[in-house]
Amino acid sequence: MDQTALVARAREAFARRVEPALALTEEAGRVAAACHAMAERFHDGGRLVVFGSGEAATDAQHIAVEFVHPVIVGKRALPAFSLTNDVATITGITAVAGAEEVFAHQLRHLATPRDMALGVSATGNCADVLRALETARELGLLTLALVGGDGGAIRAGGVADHVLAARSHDPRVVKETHVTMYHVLWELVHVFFERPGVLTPKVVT
Ligand SMILES: O=C(CO)[C@@H](O)[C@H](O)[C@H](O)[C@H](O)COP(=O)(O)O
Repeated sequence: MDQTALVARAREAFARRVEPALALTEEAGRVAAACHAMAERFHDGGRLVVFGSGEAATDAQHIAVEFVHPVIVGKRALPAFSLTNDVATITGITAVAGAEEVFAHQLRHLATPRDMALGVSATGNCADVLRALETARELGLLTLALVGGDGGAIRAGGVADHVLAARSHDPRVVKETHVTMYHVLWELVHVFFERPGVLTPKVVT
């Protein structure tokens, strides 16, 4: 492939990402509603529990660090952790209870009803994420999902209070769009805390 064709290919690859990025503005209302619900849970001492498999496991860790150790200096740290960090726990659960239980089991033993459960699945069909959201709902957590395409079984099953979808079926484009979504989620949650008199996190002792 000559240089010209390569450049054309690169242009086409970038252009394929424009529409999903623009479509994000249509998710603004859902994102704002999710942020208000999250801010209320943080206000009441809730923590953000994040999970996903494969590449989405890295998104779960990225989201957790954004909240608990903000990249923007001076922004308040908010309690968040990922269920994808502890290999001993993950392999132990998987070996005995099966992969589908890997996040649900941790939620049952690490989360409280005040918390929020955020599952990341590019296809919307990741079985361990779906199972975890079902469990989180049973436990009374606020449930949120970052998905792609038509939202798969996660959207169809109605297991999440807030479903934020990237408008693409290409998992790479979905994941790129998710990064933008969760950075905006973080930004708007902080808006609720920075406006005087709106919400100030209660420190639960
Ligand atoms: O992460 C990768 C490849 O790096 C995927 O193969 C990933 O493991 C699988 O898609 C998992 O089933 C995750 O599901 P989803 O997030 O794609 O819905």
